[in-house]
Amino acid sequence: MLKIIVSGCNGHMGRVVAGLCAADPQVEVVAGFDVMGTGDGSFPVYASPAQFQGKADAVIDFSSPAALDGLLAFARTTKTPLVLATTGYTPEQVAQIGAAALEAPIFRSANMSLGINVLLELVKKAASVLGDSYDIEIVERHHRRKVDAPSGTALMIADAAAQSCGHETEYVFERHSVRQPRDKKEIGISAVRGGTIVGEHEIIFAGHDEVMEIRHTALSREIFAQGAVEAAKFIAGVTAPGMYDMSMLVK
Ligand SMILES: NC(=O)c1ccc[n+]([C@@H]2O[C@H](COP(=O)([O-])OP(=O)(O)OC[C@H]3O[C@@H](n4cnc5c(N)ncnc54)[C@H](O)[C@@H]3O)[C@@H](O)[C@H]2O)c1
Ligand SMILES: O=C(O)C1=N[C@H](C(=O)O)CCC1
Repeated sequence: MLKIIVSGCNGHMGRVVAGLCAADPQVEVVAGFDVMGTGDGSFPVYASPAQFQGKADAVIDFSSPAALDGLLAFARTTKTPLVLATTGYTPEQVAQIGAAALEAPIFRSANMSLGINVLLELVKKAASVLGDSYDIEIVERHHRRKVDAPSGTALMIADAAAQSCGHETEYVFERHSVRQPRDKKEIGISAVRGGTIVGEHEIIFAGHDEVMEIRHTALSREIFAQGAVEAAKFIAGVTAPGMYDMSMLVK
């Protein structure tokens, strides 16, 4: 039985992850980390990782960038593998994650769904063929509670397009203050927030007299939670420190 800690256990994603684990005979949630609330009593909840004295095979984190320091310290001292699904990290935090991965296994993805990780490969292919003459724009839509913008997934998609389009790129997040035609090197990224939208990502390749779109729609949070549990099963079996991601699970 795999012993899992759910970080952000009282949030929207944390509760879905805990529910999936409860229904999975291979997995047991031994603790939760959360700064708010105590949970439903099915496992103990700690306000910070430093308070947890037990052992676990992996931590699944859907919380906030504010939780990162405590999680990285926990991974470094206990060598417990982390699955980081939280988005909105600063570039400095991303560097800290890389440094911690020299001492413990860390799995990180801004989107744990199977579909988005297949979509990334489609975007790379499309950008390599069309990227020279077609304009690339990304539109993402999420629920009104989401605090980071653009989504981590939109940035991941932009990175995939940038690495494959064969020319220098510049990400453009707003056009309001710009009064000039679009430059070839731009990748536009637009964020929409409203209601209870779970998550939508649309990549537009706009060329002369032709538009191609690739779209992914998340219809529930279970697709992310399921991917995170699969990632935890994978990383729990890894002893070597390093960075791991969904490309290792999507073959
Ligand atoms: N990678 C993916 O596939 C994926 C999918 C969905 C959401 N997310 C990301 O997961 C994160 C959480 O999303 P959500 O919708 O569940 O948010 P949420 O606000 O519903 O839940 C976050 C939880 O984390 C807790 N928390 C906040 N700061 C904390 C800290 N310092 N230490 C411990 N717990 C803390 C909150 O109390 C809350 O219970 C966001 O960054 C979101 O973008 C990633
Ligand atoms: O609900 C969220 O918040 C989501 N965040 C991730 C992101 O920022 O890309 C993945 C989709 C859902």
